[in-house]
Amino acid sequence: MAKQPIITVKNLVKNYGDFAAVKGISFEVYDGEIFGLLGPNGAGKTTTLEIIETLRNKTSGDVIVDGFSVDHDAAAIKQRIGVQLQAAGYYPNLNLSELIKLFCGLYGIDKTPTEMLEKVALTDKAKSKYKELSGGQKQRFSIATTLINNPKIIFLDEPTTGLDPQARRNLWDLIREIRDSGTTVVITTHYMDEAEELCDRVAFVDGGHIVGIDTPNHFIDELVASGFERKKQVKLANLEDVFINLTGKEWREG
Ligand SMILES: Nc1ncnc2c1ncn2[C@@H]1O[C@H](COP(=O)(O)OP(=O)(O)OP(=O)(O)O)[C@@H](O)[C@H]1O
Repeated sequence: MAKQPIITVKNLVKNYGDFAAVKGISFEVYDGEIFGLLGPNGAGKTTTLEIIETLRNKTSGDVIVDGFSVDHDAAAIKQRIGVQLQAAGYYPNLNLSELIKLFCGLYGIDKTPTEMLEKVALTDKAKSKYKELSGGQKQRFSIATTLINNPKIIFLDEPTTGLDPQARRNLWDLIREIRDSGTTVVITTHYMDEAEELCDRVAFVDGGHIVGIDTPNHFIDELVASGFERKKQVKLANLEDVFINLTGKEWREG
């Protein structure tokens, strides 16, 4: 079956004064995939995401999200997407349950905190404040908040930065479950193992340009077919495998 684009970006340009941060990029994100935007610091990933999310104005180009243009239909796009907030977005005196109720009220959506916290294995933390959570729990909570309005697409900007290996792998499982339940996921990450494991397709952004877009497997196969070889024999396990083997795979609550 042909892949249906849910996001189409054409010739997108973003200048900050004299500085060109995004230099005419074009790509599509398909409905139901996990799509990764990869690239070095300052490549233009966050700028691109924020334009798609209607949080930032573009200089030129076209961006269509689920059939709606960022130029004319920003409100319709906002209703259809979920964006992960950074910590500063959460009122410090409210507990998780109260925060979810607040978000439901803002969206005008009738959901229970338990229903949302269950999705991210945080029901036992319903009465805790956000600042009392571990790093992995914070990320899971912020992902739960992106799902409140039943979005067709969620955007996760470096969701696993700073997490331990268990928390990172558990978050990958959660992100896959979200994809499998029909939500398209757009993610940025600096971890190439994460992109390889998690993303259905990735785009490499460098200096405001897209320099490659494909499935991780196809990228790797092409590189190998071109004659590339790693210098050292790859070991059958790595230190992360040792870490997981010694400390287990379960959610950590510490
Ligand atoms: N508000 C702004 N005003 C001026 N320049 C900006 C602004 N926001 C971003 N930039 C510049 O635009 C370029 C792209 O930034 P952007 O945050 O999109 O990169 P990124 O790929 O997300 O990087 P990172 O991986 O570090 O998050 C950078 O050189 C940055 O300094």
